Amino acid sequence: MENIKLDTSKAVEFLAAGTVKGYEPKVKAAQEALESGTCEGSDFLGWLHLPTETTGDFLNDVEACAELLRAKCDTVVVAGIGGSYLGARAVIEALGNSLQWLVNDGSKAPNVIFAGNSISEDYLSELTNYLKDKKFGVINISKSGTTTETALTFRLLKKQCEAQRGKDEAKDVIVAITDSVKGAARKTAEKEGYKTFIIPDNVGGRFSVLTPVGLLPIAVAGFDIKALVRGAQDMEKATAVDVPFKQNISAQYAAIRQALYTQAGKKIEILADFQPKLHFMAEWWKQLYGESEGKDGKGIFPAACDFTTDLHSMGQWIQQGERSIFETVLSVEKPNSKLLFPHDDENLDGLNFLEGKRVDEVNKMAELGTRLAHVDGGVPNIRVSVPKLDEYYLGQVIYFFEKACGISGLLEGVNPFNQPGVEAYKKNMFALLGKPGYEDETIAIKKRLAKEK
Ligand SMILES: O=P(O)(O)OC[C@H]1O[C@](O)(CO)[C@@H](O)[C@@H]1O
Repeated sequence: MENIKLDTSKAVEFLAAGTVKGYEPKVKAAQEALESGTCEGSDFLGWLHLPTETTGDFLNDVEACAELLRAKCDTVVVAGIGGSYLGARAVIEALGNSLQWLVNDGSKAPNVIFAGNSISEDYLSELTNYLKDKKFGVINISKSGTTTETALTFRLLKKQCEAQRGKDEAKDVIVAITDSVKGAARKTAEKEGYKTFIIPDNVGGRFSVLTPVGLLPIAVAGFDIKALVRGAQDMEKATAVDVPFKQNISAQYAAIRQALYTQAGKKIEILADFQPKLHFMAEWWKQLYGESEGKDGKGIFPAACDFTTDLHSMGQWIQQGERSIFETVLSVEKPNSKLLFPHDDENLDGLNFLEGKRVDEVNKMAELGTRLAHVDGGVPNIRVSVPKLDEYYLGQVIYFFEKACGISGLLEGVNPFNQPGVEAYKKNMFALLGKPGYEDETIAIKKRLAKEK
């Protein structure tokens, strides 16, 4: 099997000769610190060897649970937010039929719906209404068990599932994925007798897609989690500490993005895809890099665009706006389907010259044309090329980005594995809502708002 590839040739030209090579010793030190657990955030390094530590028995257990949900449900709602949902959604959307909602082919696969990732009354009302005549199950994913968005959604869905299917049947179609001991989600699961899976203590949310957090929903949607893990295992080996810098794509990617940030003033990285199916892969990537690197007043801002769609909205800015950006293109070499550009007798749009060409060939020329135009416009371009969209290569992509993220965060000089800043909005929200235990904060925030009036 070949591996995904990294092409940095159109980015190094924006840096002085030898700059990336100059990162080699720092990258090596970062990799060794990850391996030996001597870096900051070393309590959260469980993801590092997770692929090769994952056993066949464990995957069989996840698959058995998925089979049960597939047999008993026409719809499965995955409740989770941030790292507790983005990885699963990224893989399911990348591999699934884009119009799955509308497909009614009697296939066994239940529709997988994502919820618990907002506090929208309209969304939750629409969801609960939609589920009224569905035989639905729930995968409740929350490491802490107290995340407001997810807990609220789970309360609603648990009640509705029990009301529609009866408590006994509901307990067979509700699964909890949470931490091993603490937290409300585990207590509820134990009390109600739900099947549970553990999110290891040493794996943070944004690094958890290869734990049951991602694996169970992906298996429920009908995809091959063993191939996904195999891809990640191969990438774990391909990016190991003893793989030379020049051949180690995670090390190279980490080095070049830090070089562009610190030495070429490129403060924003746009992850661009040319496949709408990869939209959520980019969302997953945004959390991975944003939460890992955006702290201590530093960090590349991770943005994402779906091309060519966004070339017709953001293309102008990228081509001629402030020159503070670089682009990483996630490019898929071969499509899974075949469709030709059709002939039209009248040819009013003047596009008959494309007749008979694969649609993907046109897309590839759009990609190449965009690359050249953006480089000419002063936007360094990195290309990650993926042979095709399947479980195996997505497993590679996931681990490649995770490993590079760990290295890159350490190069930046931050703890890549915490996210203290996320608490600020929660603290204000709880103070405003008068949560018990937040009495002092409630008084302070009310005084502040009164002054601001
Ligand atoms: O799984 P939990 O505890 O509900 O947390 C969900 C998400 O919230 C965060 O803790 C903070 O936003 C993320 O890191 C995590 O992925």
